Amino acid sequence: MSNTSDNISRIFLVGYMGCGKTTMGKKLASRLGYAFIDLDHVLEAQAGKTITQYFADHGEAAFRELESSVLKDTVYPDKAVVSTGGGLPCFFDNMDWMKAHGKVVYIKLNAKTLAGRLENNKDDRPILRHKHGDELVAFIDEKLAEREPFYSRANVIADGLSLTAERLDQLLHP
Ligand SMILES: Nc1ncnc2c1ncn2[C@@H]1O[C@H](COP(=O)(O)OP(=O)(O)O)[C@@H](O)[C@H]1O
Ligand SMILES: O=C(O)C1=C[C@@H](OP(=O)(O)O)[C@@H](O)[C@H](O)C1
Ligand SMILES: [Mg+2]
Repeated sequence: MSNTSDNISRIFLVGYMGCGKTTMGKKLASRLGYAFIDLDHVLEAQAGKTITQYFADHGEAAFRELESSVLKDTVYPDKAVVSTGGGLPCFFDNMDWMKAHGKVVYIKLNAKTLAGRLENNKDDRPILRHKHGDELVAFIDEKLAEREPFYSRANVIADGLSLTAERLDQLLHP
């Protein structure tokens, strides 16, 4: 597999939980006629258990090791949209690896909007499991600040509010 991002149409979507990586990834892949890969789903299939169960059985450190292996060991079609887990860019050399193997798009949203989407949508998001209301907003706000230095290294930064596959396509192919 070539290791330059110039001649490979491989798009990695990054951003905090709830920003729309999985949802928008499917729509963008359909619009572009690309394959769609969700690395969380690949990880769960490989582990034979949900992310929540994996956290409970092995802890977050082991999850991050497996997450990085899944990123680097997955065989990607040249034309693929890849949705990542929200923490993936923030560990090891994962962001460098993605930028060397494709284009990275950061779907950016504020904590309040993310919390609104996640309040009743915490399956497979064990990190958020016991957070609700204002506490959830505050937690996301704090984590976003920690992760912003990683996310903002993306090749493209997309405003996640009213984002469409068409807009993403325009940003990727100006
Ligand atoms: N553009 C959007 N507008 C409103 N809700 C959205 C949008 N994109 C995703 N969602 C909702 O937000 C939640 C998280 O979306 P998801 O694609 O799983 O995000 P991620 O993979 O980034 O965690 C889902 O309930 C989804 O339906
Ligand atoms: O932000 C994170 O640390 C995580 C995000 C999740 O993926 P989504 O961003 O698709 O929810 C999943 O990888 C895991 O629960 C950890
Ligand atoms: Mg997802």
